[in-house]
Amino acid sequence: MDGYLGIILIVIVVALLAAGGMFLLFRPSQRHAPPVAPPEAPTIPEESQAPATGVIEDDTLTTTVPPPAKPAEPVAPPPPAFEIPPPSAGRMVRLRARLARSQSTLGKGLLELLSRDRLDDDVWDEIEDMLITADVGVSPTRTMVEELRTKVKVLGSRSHDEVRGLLREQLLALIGADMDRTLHTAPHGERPAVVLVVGVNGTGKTTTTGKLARALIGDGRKVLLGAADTFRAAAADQLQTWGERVGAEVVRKDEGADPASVAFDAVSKGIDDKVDTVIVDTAGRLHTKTGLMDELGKVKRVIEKKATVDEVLLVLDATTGQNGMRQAQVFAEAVNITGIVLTKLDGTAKGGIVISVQRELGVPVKLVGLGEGPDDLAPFDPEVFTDALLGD
Ligand SMILES: Nc1nc2c(ncn2[C@@H]2O[C@H](COP(=O)(O)OP(=O)(O)OP(=O)(O)O)[C@@H](O)[C@H]2O)c(=O)[nH]1
Repeated sequence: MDGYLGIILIVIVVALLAAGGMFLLFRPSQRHAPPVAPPEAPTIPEESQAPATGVIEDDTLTTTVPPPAKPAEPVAPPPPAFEIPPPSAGRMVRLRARLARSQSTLGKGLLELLSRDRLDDDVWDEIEDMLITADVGVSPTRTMVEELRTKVKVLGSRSHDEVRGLLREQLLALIGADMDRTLHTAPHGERPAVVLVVGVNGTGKTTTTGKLARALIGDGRKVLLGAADTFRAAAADQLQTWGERVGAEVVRKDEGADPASVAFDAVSKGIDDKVDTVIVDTAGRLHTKTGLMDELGKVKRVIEKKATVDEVLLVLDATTGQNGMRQAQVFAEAVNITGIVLTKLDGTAKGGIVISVQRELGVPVKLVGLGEGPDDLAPFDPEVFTDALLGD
């Protein structure tokens, strides 16, 4: 037994001595290692030298701050939740070039004819034809030609500026420079303003509802949209997309639901959510006049249980000419229209429709559509319109 213990002890001692020798032989030499320069502190731009967690900012300390493993990647600011549309003021001035492109043929043609040395009956007939072709309408055209004939006689000489001034004055009188074109969209105390958008499908009704919501939000309003065009599910989808882009909530129901119930729910929610303006997009099926009257009448009556309908905007496609005018009349008989939105003025030279539609319906053009872009809807400005017609 003692012999075994002795052997074990000897083995342990030998093992310890061997391990110690190995350590002395192979330990890393400290003395001869080249000096390691302390890592340079990274240069931090002054404005970003704010104390950060784990960094000691004290001149008296010589603590070496280890360099950051990797310079922080600049973090892009998160994208805004919604688009911020520009305000509606001055839009028509911004869109003037587009208006001039589509409309100035009429103005230039009239200026050329009126500047001729001899103004005989043939020239006056040409002027009349030109105005009728531009959809000014027969009766307004006659009035204008009569006025021009009288004024030209009084003028005697006809310089370019004089003729232009005369034409501008006549056009402005027909367009109605002093008509009230205010768009009533401001809330009444606790209750939102309600705008009903009506018109035949395809005229740009849903697009106009979306563009108007954008413009109002750009002006600082809180807007809610009612997708009462339940005839076509795509119309509600289209409206929802507009709403999502600018942060306007959309009240909608399944395809085929009662438009009046959508309008009612939209206005109720508008009141609960304290929005400023509720815009209701309606279906514009021209089935029968009585059918249309019943549908729009019901939508309006139901809204009026909760709020006042401030505007009934009729959307009219400027490219449809006399056909569009007939449709407009059917709508005017079905519901009390307070303003006209003339869309697609960028796609026709027949801007004279502004004059004829106002005459026929006795309602002012309040907004014009000048393109498919989201901000291509502008409050109608008679002076800008006339100047675009006449060119510079
Ligand atoms: N060039 C031009 N296109 C326009 C204008 N306004 C609307 N549009 C286009 O006209 C087409 C019809 O517009 P919508 O808003 O879908 O017409 P709608 O009357 O609501 O018709 P439904 O959706 O069928 O109810 C779309 O392609 C629009 O982009 C405009 O001012 N200028």
